[in-house]
Amino acid sequence: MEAPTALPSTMPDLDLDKLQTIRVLGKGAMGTVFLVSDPASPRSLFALKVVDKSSFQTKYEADSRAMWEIAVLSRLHHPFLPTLLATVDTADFLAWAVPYCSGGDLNVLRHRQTDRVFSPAVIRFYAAEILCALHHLHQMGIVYRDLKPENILIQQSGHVCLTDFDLSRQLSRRTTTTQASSSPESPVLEARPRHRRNLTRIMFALSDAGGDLLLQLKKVKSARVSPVSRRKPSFSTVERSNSFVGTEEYVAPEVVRGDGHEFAVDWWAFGILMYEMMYGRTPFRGNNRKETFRNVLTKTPEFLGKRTALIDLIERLLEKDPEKRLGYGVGAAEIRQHDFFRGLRWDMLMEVSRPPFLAPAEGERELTEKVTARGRVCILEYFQAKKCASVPGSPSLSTLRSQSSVCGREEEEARLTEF
Ligand SMILES: Nc1ncnc2c1ncn2[C@@H]1O[C@H](COP(=O)(O)OP(=O)(O)OP(=O)(O)O)[C@@H](O)[C@H]1O
Repeated sequence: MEAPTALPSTMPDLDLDKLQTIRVLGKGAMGTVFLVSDPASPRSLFALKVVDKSSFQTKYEADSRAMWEIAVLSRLHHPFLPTLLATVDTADFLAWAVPYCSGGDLNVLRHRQTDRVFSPAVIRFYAAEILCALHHLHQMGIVYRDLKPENILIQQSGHVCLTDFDLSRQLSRRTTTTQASSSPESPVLEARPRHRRNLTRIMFALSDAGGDLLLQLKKVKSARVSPVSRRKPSFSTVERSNSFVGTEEYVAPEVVRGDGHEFAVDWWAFGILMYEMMYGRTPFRGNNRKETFRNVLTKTPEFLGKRTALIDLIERLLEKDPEKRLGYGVGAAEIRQHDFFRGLRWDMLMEVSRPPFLAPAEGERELTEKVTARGRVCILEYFQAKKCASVPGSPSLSTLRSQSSVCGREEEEARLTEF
């Protein structure tokens, strides 16, 4: 894939100033996602991810990361992956719209279950859909690298939708254990062999490079969602070749070892995800990152209860040697054939009209009426207020409010998240 330098030309433009913001759906390392309605268009409710360019060290950096995600999104055409609806590029912001998933994410859904676990039948349904989505990405040469329940959204229809592609990368060719070369502009993984590092060195490198950045970039809602190296990457060859990518409890052994990032890292994470859905916890979590990584490298996962096809599948996905891991050879096809999925009509997945959980119907009209009654919140004002609140010695919120219509960040957020 070529370096993304411009927005896809066929995408409709949006006017940030005219959109009605209903609430903040989530905040991540890269951007804030709003539920937004566009009074100018008929089917107007959507999720808008907004990247404030000034929150990055350079505008180029913000552009590169956001453009990468937009470029990936613009290529996706699959029922379990998001579709890019529109884009906005201003001097200060880059934003893009995708369909709104009203069912929340798989992490929240699991926490709502008795004992915080899903039944094998429910796991089968979600796992099958996620497998299809990953298969589609891999066929496009894209390794996702950020599979975790928080990134699996539930559509209004109850089907899944993967989100957050900023850690995904294009593999330049089918690689074995090491990675492919990259151009400085495009995040394509490297193929040059790398030295194995011992655990101590890895831990040193991580604590050296990761600490502050992790704190800085931590996701708001979940303590678990601290990406191992979601440093703001410059996409330079050097930086990427040392990067550990993913969320620590989901990171594959070969990534901890510094051996590379093949498609098989997604199959590892897929195994962790199924384990978490089954037991309500991940298998290698330690008291700190160092212990978690040691467990990832050395610990055999524990399986309670009688041996089932589900346990067998998870065990094969959690094979520490990527070349022996299920899915390494032929990809998703190999996983589909596992006993756990026996009898599943893959071609009929989309036709399932009663998925395990359906999101309560949120009427678009009702939502927009509510927001109109409470006064419109402008995205630009939201970010302006956020900036003011973070600058020491900046005018007080009441001064700001009297000078313009900008409100304080807390107040603004409270208004946006109230629904
Ligand atoms: N289409 C959507 N519908 C509903 N909620 C969404 C949608 N897209 C994103 N969100 C919410 O916004 C949150 C942040 O989105 P996303 O993960 O894309 O941002 P990010 O800045 O890339 O985060 P990260 O730190 O994981 O990289 C998600 O976890 C989810 O809760």
